[in-house]
Amino acid sequence: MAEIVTPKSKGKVKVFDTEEDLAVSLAKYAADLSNQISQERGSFTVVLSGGSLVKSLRKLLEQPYIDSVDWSKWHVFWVDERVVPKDHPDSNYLLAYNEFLSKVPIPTGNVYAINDALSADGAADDYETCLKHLVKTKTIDQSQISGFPKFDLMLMGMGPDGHIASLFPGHPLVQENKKWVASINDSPKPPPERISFTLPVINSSANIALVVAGAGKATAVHVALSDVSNSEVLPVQLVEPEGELSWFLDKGAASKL
Ligand SMILES: O=C1O[C@H](COP(=O)(O)O)[C@@H](O)[C@H](O)[C@H]1O
Repeated sequence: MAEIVTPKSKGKVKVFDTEEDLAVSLAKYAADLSNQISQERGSFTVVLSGGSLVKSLRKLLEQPYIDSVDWSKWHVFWVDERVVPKDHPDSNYLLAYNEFLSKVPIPTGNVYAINDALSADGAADDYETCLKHLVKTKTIDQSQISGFPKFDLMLMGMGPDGHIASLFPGHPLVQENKKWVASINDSPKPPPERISFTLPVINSSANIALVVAGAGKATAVHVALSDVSNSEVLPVQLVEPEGELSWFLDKGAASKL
């Protein structure tokens, strides 16, 4: 593993020889935060993306973590979700359930999937209402700086175009700065109807891990982590959390650094 030195705002960058090594380190990182924060706060709020990130969590399902992590403290959310039924192959919930959630003893009441009976607008409003309730009851922390919810850990992937969550390059949703959760009906990546946490919510996080593997994402990684000026700012370049940003890259993703 190599660490790349970047300006502080760009976060800590770890580069692994293989995605397997990346997954091992990611599990330790998440388990350490879980132990520390669960003890401090009595709960641990974790936000997942969809896509390739979910597979990279597989080492948490093995020893020592499967037994050492206090899964009862986990509260799980989605940084974005496709507006499809929960049993649809495009559902980020279904992916996480099949690959991860069905294999760990997180109480079902602590898993906050979107209401799949609603339209995209309705589902975004409903999810935001749910978050507001959980901030009120102090399950989710609140940023003293921004007033937005402050999640303990966001585990996020990035698309080859530099999108994060369902915030796509050049899309007006990237500019949304009032809503906590917003809908999108014209996602350039299918399916078109989705909901997404907004950038201020993402950036209020205590910890963000950006998990990126594969040479197909090397250009966006290069743009995000170097000082090249590009005409269009990629959503991933706007990730600057209140807390810590950590990049987990494999060699392919880091090949243009
Ligand atoms: O559509 C989405 O894509 C991104 C990136 O996915 P990946 O498979 O290229 O890692 C994902 O982070 C997001 O949650 C998802 O809805």
